[in-house]
Amino acid sequence: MLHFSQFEKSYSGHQVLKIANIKLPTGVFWIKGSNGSGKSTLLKAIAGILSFQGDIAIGTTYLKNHGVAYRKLVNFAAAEPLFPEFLTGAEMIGLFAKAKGAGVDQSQALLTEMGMQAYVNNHLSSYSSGMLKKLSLVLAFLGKPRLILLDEPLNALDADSLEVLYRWINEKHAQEQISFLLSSHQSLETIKLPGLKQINIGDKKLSLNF
Ligand SMILES: Nc1ncnc2c1ncn2[C@@H]1O[C@H](COP(=O)(O)OP(=O)(O)OP(=O)(O)O)[C@@H](O)[C@H]1O
Repeated sequence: MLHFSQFEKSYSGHQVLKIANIKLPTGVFWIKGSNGSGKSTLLKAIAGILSFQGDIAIGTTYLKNHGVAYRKLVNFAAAEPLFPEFLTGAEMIGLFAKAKGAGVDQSQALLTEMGMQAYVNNHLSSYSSGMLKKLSLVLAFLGKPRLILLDEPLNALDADSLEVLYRWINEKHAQEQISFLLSSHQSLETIKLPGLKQINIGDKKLSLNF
């Protein structure tokens, strides 16, 4: 599903990650690693929002050669999402839905299930960190991606929203074979994510524990 080919990422000449050649199968993966090990860097590179050396492919679609097609296959939710404060939640969802080819029905279902109806038309300047997190998760599920990247998805989420998130991941994976990479410091509830596979980041490398 995801292929790293001679992948290397450095900041100002300081190498953070080096992945020579790894192919990940379809699945739900938990990326574990200590602070500063490179989890966010890895997810941002896969999302196509960070430069790097080498290449990454989803299936046979390579990021460097087919950037537009590749980015349609991958959705990303940042650990601490930042959005333009003058827009409303509904406007953000509308923008992303258009870019990702999502219908009104899908947008409406996602924001309803995430319990955002009461404030979706308010400006983002008024959103709490949990409300912003919920919006970022709704955006990450829009369209028909093959891969969804969620950086610290549990941060700031209340218990009810967490249940919704676990259900969405399980349903999307089972029904549409969408793969997930989740980075989390907190323990993911493996009982609620059956089949969760672990990937460790350390020493600039990935080790697959499955
Ligand atoms: N923009 C940047 N400029 C320079 N160095 C950076 C930058 N972003 C990250 N780094 C460095 O890259 C390394 C990996 O950082 P990254 O944020 O990917 O780690 P992380 O595993 O997500 O950390 P955490 O668990 O603390 O969120 C760290 O050493 C960090 O200092």
